[in-house]
Amino acid sequence: MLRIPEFRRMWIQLSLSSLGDWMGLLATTALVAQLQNSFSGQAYAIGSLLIVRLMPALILGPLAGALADRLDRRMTMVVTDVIRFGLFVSIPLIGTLEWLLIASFLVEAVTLVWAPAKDASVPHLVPRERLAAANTLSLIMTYGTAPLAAAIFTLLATISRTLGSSVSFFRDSSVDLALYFNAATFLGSAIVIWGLKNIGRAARPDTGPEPGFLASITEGWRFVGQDRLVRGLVVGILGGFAGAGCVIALGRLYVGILGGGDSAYGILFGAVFVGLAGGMAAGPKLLGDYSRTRLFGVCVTGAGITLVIVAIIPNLVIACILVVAVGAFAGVAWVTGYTLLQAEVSDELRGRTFALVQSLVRVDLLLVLAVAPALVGLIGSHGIHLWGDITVRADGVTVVLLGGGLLAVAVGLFAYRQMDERVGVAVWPELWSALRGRKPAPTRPRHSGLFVAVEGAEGAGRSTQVELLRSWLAASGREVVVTSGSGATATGARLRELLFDPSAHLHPRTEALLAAADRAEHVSRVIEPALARGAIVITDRYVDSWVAFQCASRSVDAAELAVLAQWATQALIPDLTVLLDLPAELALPPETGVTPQFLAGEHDGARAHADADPATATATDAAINGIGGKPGVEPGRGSGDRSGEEIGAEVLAYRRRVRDGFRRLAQEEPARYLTVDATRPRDEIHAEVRAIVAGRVKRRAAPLGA
Ligand SMILES: Nc1ncnc2c1ncn2[C@@H]1O[C@H](COP(=O)(O)OP(=O)(O)O)[C@@H](O)[C@H]1O
Ligand SMILES: Cc1cn([C@H]2C[C@H](O)[C@@H](COP(=O)(O)OP(=O)(O)O)O2)c(=O)[nH]c1=O
Repeated sequence: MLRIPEFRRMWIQLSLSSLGDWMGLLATTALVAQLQNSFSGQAYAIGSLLIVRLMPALILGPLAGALADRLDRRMTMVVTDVIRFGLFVSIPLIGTLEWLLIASFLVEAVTLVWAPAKDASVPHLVPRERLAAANTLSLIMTYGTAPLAAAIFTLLATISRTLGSSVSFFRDSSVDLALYFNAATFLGSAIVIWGLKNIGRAARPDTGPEPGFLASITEGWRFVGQDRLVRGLVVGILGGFAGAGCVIALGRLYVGILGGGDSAYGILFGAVFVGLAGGMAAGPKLLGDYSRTRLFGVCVTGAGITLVIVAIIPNLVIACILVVAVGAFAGVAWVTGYTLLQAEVSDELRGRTFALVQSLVRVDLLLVLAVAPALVGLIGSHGIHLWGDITVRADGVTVVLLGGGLLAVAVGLFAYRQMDERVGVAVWPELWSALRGRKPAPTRPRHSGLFVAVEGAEGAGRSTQVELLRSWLAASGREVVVTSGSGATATGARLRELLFDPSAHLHPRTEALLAAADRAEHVSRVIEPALARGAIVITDRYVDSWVAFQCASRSVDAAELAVLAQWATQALIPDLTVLLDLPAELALPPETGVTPQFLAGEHDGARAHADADPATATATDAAINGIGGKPGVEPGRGSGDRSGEEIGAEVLAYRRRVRDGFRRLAQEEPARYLTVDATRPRDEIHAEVRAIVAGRVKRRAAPLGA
């Protein structure tokens, strides 16, 4: 990561700035205390300092983001760094409490403009797929420099105390030295950023004149409100911070209830940070390429669940262990969320989005820090007697922690649902295989189209339903693309010819690869471009048919085929798959229009469209041979002098396997499938399909600006 020179420079600069920031925080706090004599005066002044530092975010946050999106980012960072340098130098020079507060306010306000400019520029310096690693490094340096700053500050204090008695310059100057050091880091930062020529102004697409300043702020807000992914992220981040805020606000009280003292509190806090750092550093690596959008929701939920357990279990040791997990979940969620925001928010909106998130986070934290202890006080401490000696703790701390945990769970689930782009891919198996180092399916770019597949046996009524659905959707004015799961492209058609050529005697693996090639063409040339345009794509058969048919006839492993299919289609999964489920006895090759004789009488008229001539054994044979050229249909081929009945039985068994194959696929992902009884009247089936498709069309957020 650090081999990218531009990023390395930025990273060094960020580390220095963080170090400076922490020292500045320590120094200003110490200075405030020095400037006041009475204890309550000190407490009051420190309180004012914190408020002063939080205020700009509340008032100026959105403004700052819009500003950062309009100005040249490099110049913004350079100028704000120089201003902060000046402000920090002025604090010890002027040396009054009033100026300290004013300067702190100004520093914070300037930082507000600087931070979104910085966050928005990182994606310019680092390739997209390495953003997560970049963020992990940055965040580790941001928080990892805190103990270093504390150590340096202590060292400075010691030096000035020992030297202060002899050399007057050093008297009372640990704070000043820290402030000068801080000022110097900003100057250094300005110089480093000056050298980063690659980051410029936010890219704005050529869509006429720029909106006014206010309009650009509302544009940012609207974006966060409308975009499913960003909305999920923001809600998740706020929930996560609310949970963390609960822990910070109540940690000491919680430890007290469990009979621990200050050192236990220290350990508890340390545990959170160990988890946090571990999660940030190891989480993204450990989970390889697991879907980031999912990871975020899963981790916020996980943190919530663990927090709930911490609230309920009255044991300090277990709590300390669990709190490591809370921290780790939070750490992974934080890196992931941050990276997603950088990667998924378009360049022109990024500054505003980050600024908005930062302001919201601060408001959120402030509220929680104020409300949580108050709530605890209100609730007080009770024990609820259940029966006998069993008492349940119902003190304020437990209740509020429990509430915080539950909130995080709810918010995590919400975020997960909002952001999930992999509807239909089961959560746990994917997570599990990611943990074992398997490469998961790639996350696909988002599109505003809708992808519907219709599957089912021969003659199940797929074409009929596809056509009904097409004409209904077309009436709504949306672009509808109807396509077919095999042989839909020029190359695909040639492949299909080969696949359906009985004289080719394809090996099952060859067959699978040719089928995969056909699907790859289909997805990349037909389906993907249509979805990218926002069209509704309906395909008559998709991967399921391939898997169901090939697995029914040859000894290919369904799981292996699924991996191949996922690779070939780049994991493009339909938003909805309609499975027209027809009993094997009724599945017919419509082109031959044959009712196999051995079935006659058994299923008479259960389905009206068995409109064929009364069949004979030879016709059955012909029918089978009709499909015999199709991939996978072994039974009947080369059957020599076997009787029609034998062949029929084989065909039936084969079709049962096909049907079972379809049904198994549907059972694995019930959320994505609509399985309908294909013997029902076609209009009834259509109505059911239509209702679901209508819901999906509505749920899919309209593209921004549409
Ligand atoms: N729900 C239904 N009930 C009875 N007959 C149907 C139904 N749906 C379609 N059919 C008829 O069954 C035959 C095969 O339907 P088709 O849509 O071509 O199937 P597929 O595309 O699955 O091969 C056609 O003659 C069609 O009119
Ligand atoms: C798509 C596909 C079809 N088939 C079989 C299923 C059908 O019996 C036959 C023809 O399928 P298809 O051409 O899709 O049309 P229909 O079901 O409308 O006749 O080929 C396979 O064996 N493997 C496949 O991958």
